[in-house]
Amino acid sequence: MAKEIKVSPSLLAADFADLRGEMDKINSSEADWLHLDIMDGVFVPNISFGFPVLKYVAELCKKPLDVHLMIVQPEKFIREVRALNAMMMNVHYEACPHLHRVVQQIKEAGMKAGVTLNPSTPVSLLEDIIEDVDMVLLMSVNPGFGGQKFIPHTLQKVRSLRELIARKNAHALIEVDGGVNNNTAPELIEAGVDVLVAGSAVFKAPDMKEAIHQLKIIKGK
Ligand SMILES: O=C(CO)[C@H](O)[C@H](O)COP(=O)(O)O
Repeated sequence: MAKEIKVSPSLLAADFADLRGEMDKINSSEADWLHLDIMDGVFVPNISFGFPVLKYVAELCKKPLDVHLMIVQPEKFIREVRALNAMMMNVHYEACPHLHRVVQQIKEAGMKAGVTLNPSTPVSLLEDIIEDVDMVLLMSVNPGFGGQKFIPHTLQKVRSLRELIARKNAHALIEVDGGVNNNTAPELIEAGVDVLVAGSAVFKAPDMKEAIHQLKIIKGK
């Protein structure tokens, strides 16, 4: 039987003037999680939303929260992310010189720990941390903005990561974020992805619930 692919719509592409309406649609959809991108204007050249807005979203959203911090020193905000009742906290490999410590701190706070790689960061750098993480988030665009074009080299990274996880007998999920849509998803699924993050393809679609349904039923190529 084909494995079930999780879909985590990215709030970055939502209509911020109608967050209640957007969350109503997400809650009644087949979305598995909600992906929240926090940006600081330092680690990435953009600023998204902060904790006061996310507190409101967390109150409205009934799906598990998949939080992605595109910020320097993400360990400073573990408590704030936990206060959102987040399920997963993703930090960037490139932002954490003491990554093992940060992963442990996230778990001790009661959340699952995800490590994110920018497009130019090789999967091989996860050799000594893969057994400790619950998820690896591969960025398939340079982080900071929604609506960008999928970087095809991500497919090779998904395959390499799948091999690393198998070789180490690890349990980490593989999530991909950036330019994910009905055209790019089949090859990602074939390569071994577990979780698809989609912003524009979901929130800008004429029928959001149908767009999520379509991503859920895509099969590998
Ligand atoms: O992390 C992100 C940007 O840094 C977004 O989640 C990602 O780009 C999704 O947007 P889209 O599906 O529109 O490409």
